[in-house]
Amino acid sequence: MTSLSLPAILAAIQPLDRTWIEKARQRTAQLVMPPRALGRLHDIAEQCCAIQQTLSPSLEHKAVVVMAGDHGIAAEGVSAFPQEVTGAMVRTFLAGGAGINAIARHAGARVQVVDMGMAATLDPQTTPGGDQLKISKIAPGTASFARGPAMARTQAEAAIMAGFAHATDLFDAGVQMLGTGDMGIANTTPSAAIGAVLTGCTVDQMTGRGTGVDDAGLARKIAVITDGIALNRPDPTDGLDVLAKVGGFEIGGIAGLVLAGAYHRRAVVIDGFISTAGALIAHALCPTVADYLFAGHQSEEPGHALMLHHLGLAPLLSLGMRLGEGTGGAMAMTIMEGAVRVFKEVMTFDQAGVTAG
Ligand SMILES: Cc1cc2ncn([C@H]3O[C@H](COP(=O)(O)O)[C@@H](O)[C@H]3O)c2cc1C
Ligand SMILES: O=C(O)c1cccnc1
Repeated sequence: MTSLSLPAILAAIQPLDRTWIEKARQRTAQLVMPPRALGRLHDIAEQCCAIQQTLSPSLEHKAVVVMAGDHGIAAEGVSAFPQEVTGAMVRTFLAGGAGINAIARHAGARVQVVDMGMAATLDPQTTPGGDQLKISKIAPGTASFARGPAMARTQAEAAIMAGFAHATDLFDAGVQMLGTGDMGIANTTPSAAIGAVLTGCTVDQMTGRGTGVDDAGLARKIAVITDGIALNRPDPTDGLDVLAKVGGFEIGGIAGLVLAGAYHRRAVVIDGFISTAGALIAHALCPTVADYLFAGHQSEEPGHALMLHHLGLAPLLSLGMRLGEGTGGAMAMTIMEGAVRVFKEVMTFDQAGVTAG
């Protein structure tokens, strides 16, 4: 665990040194191809040069952290699935059989799962695959924000600090690129609440069907979020207040992963709607985190585009995905790694003996 305080972390985060972008652009200009012919792949590689402060960046060592938590708000009938699915899916992640496991294997990323506050309790010692399960259980699920704050402010801070510590351990172990993932039945509801509060968009614009609620379920979800915001009055200038009042433990954990990427100068690839809600909390605490972030994909959840716009991020992929778990971020890691390989491996005009234009 880290001895740093959250204010110390926020104060230490530095924006990218733009001189590295300039140096990297000079190298890109020498690659044996028409100017910037690989489009955004060049931008990605140059941003990675600036993040790692080198013209030889590496994204070979990759990990996805799937943050898991349950939600009191699930009792309001805002999800198409029951709460037990959270724990059952965490077992599936550990067994290697979920969507994220297949995509992470394809991307060459390890998958770590953190119990940030599930209703169920899994013992790492006795659960198959439990060596990849970490326990930072803040509480066995949040309180319902239909009745009061989802959690105490101290719990919100503890969730962020736990995420920061897990990411720090992975970076210390050599991870060069971190993907964020989530599991928690009903978590598109707090994510939409966070999105509405922090982007200023309406709850109607921000709220989608999640796992697939019907029209009545969607109307109920919008009403629950609208009433929950009116009851709790989260302060949009205070990311911790927003997380505490309408957030979730796994969303706080994701915010901690995002802060850790910026603090340790490592690329973080966020996934869909829930991961981006976590990034919004981190961004509210420290807008500079956006320099270190990559948006893995554009989720089908309609509010996701509004969240990404607020963060100033353009998604790498748009594949009609709406799963979460870190799947879109893990798939995008393959693009990121390819971009860096182009930067390092393509010959210059001089080396190839090709006449420059
Ligand atoms: C089997 C299954 C696997 C999942 N993996 C991710 N989610 C995703 O769906 C949930 C959010 O949607 P909502 O707010 O509608 O409950 C989260 O757990 C998210 O990670 C899943 C959901 C299910 C049912
Ligand atoms: O975009 C996501 O991450 C998402 C969308 C719906 C349900 N679960 C996750």
